[in-house]
Amino acid sequence: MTGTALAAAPRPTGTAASLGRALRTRRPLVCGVLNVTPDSFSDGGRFRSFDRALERGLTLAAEGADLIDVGGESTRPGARPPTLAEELDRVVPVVEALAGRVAVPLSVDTSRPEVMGAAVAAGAGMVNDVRALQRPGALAAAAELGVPVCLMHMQRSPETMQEDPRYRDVVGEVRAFLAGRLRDCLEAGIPPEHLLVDPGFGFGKTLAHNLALLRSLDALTGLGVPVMVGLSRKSLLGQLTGRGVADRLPGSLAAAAVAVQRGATVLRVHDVAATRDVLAVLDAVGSVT
Ligand SMILES: Nc1nc2ncc(COP(=O)(O)OP(=O)(O)O)nc2c(=O)[nH]1
Repeated sequence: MTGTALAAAPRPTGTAASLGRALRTRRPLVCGVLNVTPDSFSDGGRFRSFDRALERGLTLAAEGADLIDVGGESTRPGARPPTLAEELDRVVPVVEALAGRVAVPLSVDTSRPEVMGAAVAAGAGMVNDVRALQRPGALAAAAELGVPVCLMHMQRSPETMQEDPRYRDVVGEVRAFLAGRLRDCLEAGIPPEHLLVDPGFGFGKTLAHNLALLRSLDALTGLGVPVMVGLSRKSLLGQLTGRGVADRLPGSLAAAAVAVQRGATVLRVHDVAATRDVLAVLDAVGSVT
């Protein structure tokens, strides 16, 4: 896609329909991470307060995020899940405040149907579920809400997923799981243009599993829906570089470039401006799918 085409590609506005269309422009989209949590692996606690979270959301929008993913549950290995009340209290006020302040669509990173409903009512235009709508009521809620949904693969749960994860064929098994969830969503009435998948880097995977999935991302793009990837500052980059979370920006940008060149459509990142710079270079060279 040329620079002008990139510039002409619709930037998502705050509605689900426009986000659905933007997801199909094939221009890679940058999704900014906004963790309103006390314990996220990458920025735990920095944006826990309403004021700091709102400020962070405005910054992500100003840096050029196409989407902002607001989450109230840390899913790092061993994290304590928040209560429903805690998750609602963290997410809804921030979504409501941001929805009135930024033109960028908001996504809610949750597995709870109650949080999905409250966040969409407050202005979220997408659901991002690391448990792929497997919680009771989640699939029905997502179908009812009529917004785009990202289905992510996770083996087991955040509490146990990194305890010796094993696969016979990680790419084939992740693909089969996501294909099955896509079928379930279509049967529940969610239109195909509202569906995305995500291999879930770091969610019940060893370094070898993560690298196999990144190398074979085309196995997921073959499912016919946009692929979101969350590689930003994750521990696999620490394993490869020896860097701590604060020093993983170079590795995150390299991983983002590889993911886009292998077909990823949405990059879920902590560093929006830097990631957009990478995409600008890839687009100018013409190597963005
Ligand atoms: N679709 C999708 N959603 C995700 N949500 C959370 C995290 C974990 O990263 P982060 O939110 O930065 O950390 P924490 O879960 O500790 O808040 N990763 C993904 C991901 O890879 N894909």
